[in-house]
Amino acid sequence: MTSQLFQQLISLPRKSLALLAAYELSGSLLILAIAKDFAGLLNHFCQQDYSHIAETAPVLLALFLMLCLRAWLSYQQQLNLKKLSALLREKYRLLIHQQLPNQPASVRDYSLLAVETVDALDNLVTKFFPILLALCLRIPLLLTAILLIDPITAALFALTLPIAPFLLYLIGQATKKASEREWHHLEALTSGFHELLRGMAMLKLFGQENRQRERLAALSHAFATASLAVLQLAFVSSFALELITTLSIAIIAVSTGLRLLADSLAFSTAFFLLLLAPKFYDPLRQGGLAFHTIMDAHTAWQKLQDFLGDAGQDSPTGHNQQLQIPPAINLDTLSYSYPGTSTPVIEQLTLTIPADKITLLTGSSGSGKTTLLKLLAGLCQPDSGTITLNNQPLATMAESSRQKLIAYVPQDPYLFSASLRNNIALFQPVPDERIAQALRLASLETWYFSLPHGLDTHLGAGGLPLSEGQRKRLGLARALLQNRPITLLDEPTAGMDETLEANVLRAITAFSRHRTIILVSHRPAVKAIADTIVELAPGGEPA
Ligand SMILES: Nc1ncnc2c1ncn2[C@@H]1O[C@H](COP(=O)(O)OP(=O)(O)OP(=O)(O)O)[C@@H](O)[C@H]1O
Repeated sequence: MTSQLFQQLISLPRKSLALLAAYELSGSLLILAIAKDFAGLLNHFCQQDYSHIAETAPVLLALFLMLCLRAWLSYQQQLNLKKLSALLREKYRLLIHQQLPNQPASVRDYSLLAVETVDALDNLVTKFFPILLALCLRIPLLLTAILLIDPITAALFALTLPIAPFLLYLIGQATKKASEREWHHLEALTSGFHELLRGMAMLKLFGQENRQRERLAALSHAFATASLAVLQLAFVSSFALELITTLSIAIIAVSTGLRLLADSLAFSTAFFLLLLAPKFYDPLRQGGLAFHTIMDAHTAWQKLQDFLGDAGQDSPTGHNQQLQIPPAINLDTLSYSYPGTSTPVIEQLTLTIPADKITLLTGSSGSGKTTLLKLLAGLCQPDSGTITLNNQPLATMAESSRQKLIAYVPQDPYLFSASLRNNIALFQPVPDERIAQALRLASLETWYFSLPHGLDTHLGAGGLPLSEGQRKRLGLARALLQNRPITLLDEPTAGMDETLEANVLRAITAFSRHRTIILVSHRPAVKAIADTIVELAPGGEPA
């Protein structure tokens, strides 16, 4: 486990951590008290001293109460661990959420990370943490008590103790790779299943669904094989740990037995030591049992660290007070490649987009127009070069300032499973008249009037389906309502007939007054409204 992971665990709320440590310490003291009480009781019976049997009643009662208290402490500890686990997972989900616009990962990658990977962290808190506490608190406490009672047995405990962690370390080296392989196959399986679901209608149409089924079966088999390899290692690790701890307990038992026979150890002391032995090795045994789940959780944690990268760093907090509105946009030797690819989509692009004008980005398919819009919207970060609004670098601008400045409408605007009102206003409280006006400007008025539930009409999953052109105009209505000084529109009129396109372009032209508008399109009608035309060549350079 890396020191970073320990730091993460220690950074959990101090009060809960202190409570957990207190539960563990009290539990360990109770183990000592119960063992002492029980050894004394048995000593009493073994010496066949039945004359004062009534005297044992309070001892039995104390034993019963201590057992109850230990059960309660253990319950409280579990409860606290569950709360801490929920907190840690919530924190990671929040970090993933914050990273959403900055990482060009697919929805599928995000869902796997946000669900399975984050949930795997549960084992770090609920399984690894109590073992860690027991190793740090219980074992030293029991060892000190044993040392005070019988130094020879304490030496035996101390000598046998390092064997198990060393063994775990060796097994851990093998388990780490197997666990990583398992995660890799799980990712491939999730991705294959996602693809199958998305393309099922198309595959059925061409009668190819069986081929995909075979592919999925192969992925599933690979995942099962990888899981089996992890389970085999898990079996080996728990078997090895059981063996080591059982042998260690046997050594302690034989040693105390022999010394008991030689009369060099009192019966009650020997019995007390024997009662403590399984409790002493218990954290190691638990470590062996939970080893593969902990390694699995560790791999998940590393995956999250890789994904989040420097998400923990402070985000830019600059502001745009001196910014002239609407600003001109300057791109200086801008380069960008998608992660995992070597060819830059945008390479050394230097360009000025004038303020208060409509600029059209055009160029062959794949020349990087959409990518450039995403860079301007701050959805991707350039590999090198700068984007400045007047003279203020976009990269140093606080996210809230950037949000107030820029609106972006992608080629296929996303529909939320929500009312038409919330889909346009993006869940902000906006008067219905303004929403209706945005719908009118985006040429959706006739459609909107035909809806029996008006702005309350449910859209998105399970709601009213929209055509591609309607979705585009809905995206435009959103941008008109958001009313930002810089508005980026990707193919706003694709697939529309001439009349509809003319209406939409009229609305965009009216909206462009005192705004910097950047459009991506191949359509001649869009070219006609543009003040500046920039043609991108493959590699993102102006042609
Ligand atoms: N998420 C991604 N990961 C890797 N490569 C990508 C990704 N998105 C786009 N690309 C690649 O980047 C290049 C530019 O894509 P982009 O969508 O920016 O082009 P475009 O000019 O907008 O194309 P079109 O006119 O067809 O929409 C393409 O070669 C594409 O394959």
